[in-house]
Amino acid sequence: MSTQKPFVAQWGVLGCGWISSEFTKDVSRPMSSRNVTDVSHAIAAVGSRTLSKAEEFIAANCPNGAAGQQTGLVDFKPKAYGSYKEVVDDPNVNIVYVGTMNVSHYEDAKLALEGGKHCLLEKPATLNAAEWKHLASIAKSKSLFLMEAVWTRFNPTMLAIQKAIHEDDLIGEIRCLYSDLSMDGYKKRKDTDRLLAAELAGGALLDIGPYPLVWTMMILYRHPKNGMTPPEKVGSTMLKYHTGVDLATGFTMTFPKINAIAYCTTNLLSQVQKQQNTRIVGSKGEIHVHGYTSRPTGYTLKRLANPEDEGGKFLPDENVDMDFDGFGLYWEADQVARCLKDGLLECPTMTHAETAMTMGFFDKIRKEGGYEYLPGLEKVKPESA
Ligand SMILES: NC(=O)C1=CN([C@@H]2O[C@H](COP(=O)(O)OP(=O)(O)OC[C@H]3O[C@@H](n4cnc5c(N)ncnc54)[C@H](OP(=O)(O)O)[C@@H]3O)[C@@H](O)[C@H]2O)C=CC1
Ligand SMILES: O=C1OC[C@@H](O)[C@H](O)[C@H]1O
Repeated sequence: MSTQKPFVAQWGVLGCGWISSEFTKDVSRPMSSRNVTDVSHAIAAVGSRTLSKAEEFIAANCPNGAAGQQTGLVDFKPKAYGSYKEVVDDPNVNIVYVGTMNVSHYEDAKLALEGGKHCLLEKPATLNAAEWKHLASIAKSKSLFLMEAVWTRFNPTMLAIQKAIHEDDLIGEIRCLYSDLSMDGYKKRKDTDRLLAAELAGGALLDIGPYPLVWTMMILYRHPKNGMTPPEKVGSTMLKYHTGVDLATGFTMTFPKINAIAYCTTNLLSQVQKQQNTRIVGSKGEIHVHGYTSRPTGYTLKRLANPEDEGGKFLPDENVDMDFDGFGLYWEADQVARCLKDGLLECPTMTHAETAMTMGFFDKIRKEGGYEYLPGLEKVKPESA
């Protein structure tokens, strides 16, 4: 066992909403809960537009700091601020977590980078590909780390399924991927809610569309035989809400190099479906993912008895349970800490180029569906404008 002290990521959190609280609670869990010894975490500062909200956030989510503070790896306590700028300026902060609304991701990440801090930016990274590319260029010019927080990429079930398909060939040649993440905002939330409001760049595509897309990217785009060749065709259909955002969007992506297709769906019209929203079909069988598409907790492997038969029968199901405690953002946070420890400016499995590509898909899908942002929301003009 290594006797080297773990590297500590010293986080500054921007925005005291729901996901920031899950992130903070997750990095406050003991590192031993997931057998991690090389890195740890500290919450150095928390910022809200209201100071009392930041103080309450710390009291509720990290009164004793995160894992690295609880074990004495660093000796500062989390500090509350009534502005985001003060978080960025705090000398104990070396990386900023942006957990604010879609519409302010670009500006908040820019604030962090221009203040000389590394940055982990919640999904959807930005409103368009051009905004993202600008952030990436700032990060590059200042030798700072920047990553879009698509946490599902780092989930162990995702990685186990990727290995089962890409390395162990458990379902043979990949054929199709069906992936849905939907929820029930419609008629349950007000039009001013962040999911439905045009002013906040709401809608299913930007909010939960990144999850069907991440399965497509991880399983098809990153399939070794596809060799990271972008999808040849991206097609879509969108149902708009009266506020101007999308209530439902379906998109498909073709990968001719491996003769595979992804069918992705997302909407705000469904009751949340907890089971088997993602299904991957191969020539020798299928994998059905357990849990939310965003938060997979295991899978069922269904092998075909005789893959040569048309309409063949499946052998008995093989279930793999990988359920876990907490929300599950800690694997992503650990990976980011490792990147910082190793001096990397991009995460090899969540690169700037891949975020630029996926933001570009969303630009195209919004254009096809007629989802236009309200004037002034986009801080960098879209490339097609
Ligand atoms: N990775 C994941 O699983 C998840 C990611 N997300 C992403 O995180 C982001 C935030 O979502 P969520 O935490 O659910 O949202 P919340 O509404 O709970 O929190 C968002 C925070 O953004 C800040 N904020 C900044 N500007 C505004 C503004 N103009 N209006 C309202 N709030 C503002 C507020 O912080 P303050 O008042 O403290 O300044 C607010 O608390 C979204 O971009 C979403 O896509 C969301 C949920 C899950
Ligand atoms: O990223 C997310 O995942 C969970 C959803 O409830 C939330 O709206 C979304 O932002």
